[in-house]
Amino acid sequence: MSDKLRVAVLGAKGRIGSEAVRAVEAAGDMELVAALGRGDALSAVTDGGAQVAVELTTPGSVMENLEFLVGNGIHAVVGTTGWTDERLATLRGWLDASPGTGVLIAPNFSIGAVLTMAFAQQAARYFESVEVVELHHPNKADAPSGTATRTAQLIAAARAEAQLPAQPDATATALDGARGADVDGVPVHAVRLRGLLAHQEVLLGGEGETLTIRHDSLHHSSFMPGILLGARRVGSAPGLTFGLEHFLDLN
Ligand SMILES: NC(=O)c1ccc[n+]([C@@H]2O[C@H](COP(=O)([O-])OP(=O)(O)OC[C@H]3O[C@@H](n4cnc5c(N)ncnc54)[C@H](O)[C@@H]3O)[C@@H](O)[C@H]2O)c1
Ligand SMILES: O=C(O)C1=N[C@H](C(=O)O)CCC1
Repeated sequence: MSDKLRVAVLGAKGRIGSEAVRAVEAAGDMELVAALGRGDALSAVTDGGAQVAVELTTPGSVMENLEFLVGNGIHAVVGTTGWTDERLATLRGWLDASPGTGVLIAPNFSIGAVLTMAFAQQAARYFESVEVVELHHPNKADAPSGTATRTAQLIAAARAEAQLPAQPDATATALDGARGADVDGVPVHAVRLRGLLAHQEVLLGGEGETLTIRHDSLHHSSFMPGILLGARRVGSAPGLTFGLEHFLDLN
């Protein structure tokens, strides 16, 4: 058997999964041992001797896949969205029963998006107002995006730590949805537009000034370095890691 890292891709025919298949095949230190589409038996992952699985399916499939992977001691790098506190608690339970197994969940694998989240978290304490606008291709199934949800949660935590009051907003009447989704007190607006891939703006406002932090993923290739980094590192990080920033030296 070669000393290359044996990698499986789940969701291999999807938009990001097909790009991940190509990236793993092109990586000199990795061997693609399984590429699963919907309906394919998970046993292909164990039969292929995968050490790491890259999970890029749908919120409806990800839990079943992770139960199998973690139960078989296969590390997982997860980009699929739809994470709730309840789902994370279930996953932690599986990991507790499978010591040594690592799972990385990354709301976004692109370095620019990871930095956007870090910058937004850093800036949040200095501004009275903050809203998040995420813009994606119209084939996206979930809204708001996992990245925007995570960004808003990080902003809310920073505001709470700085003991900022609730945001100013005199809106007295509004059409449903006009003020976006409320994620921990941060309005999040989702745009779906043909021609786009994955984009996000964090708008911050204070007395007499605004700050806009914007990131654009223009191609699925933007996610590949993060996925490959995650695959290389996840085996040395037992338990659950949430966010690619934990595998980067952002200081
Ligand atoms: N974290 C990131 O950086 C990042 C980037 C892009 C997309 N995503 C997320 O990845 C997920 C997939 O996005 P997409 O645009 O590729 O969607 P997509 O619909 O193009 O691809 C999903 C694929 O998974 C397949 N699938 C469903 N259940 C499966 C199963 N049990 N086993 C194997 N394959 C299965 C589907 O048939 C489909 O081909 C979404 O949740 C999306 O938000 C994350
Ligand atoms: O295209 C998608 O779908 C994306 N999903 C992730 C999210 O929901 O944040 C990451 C960006 C692309």
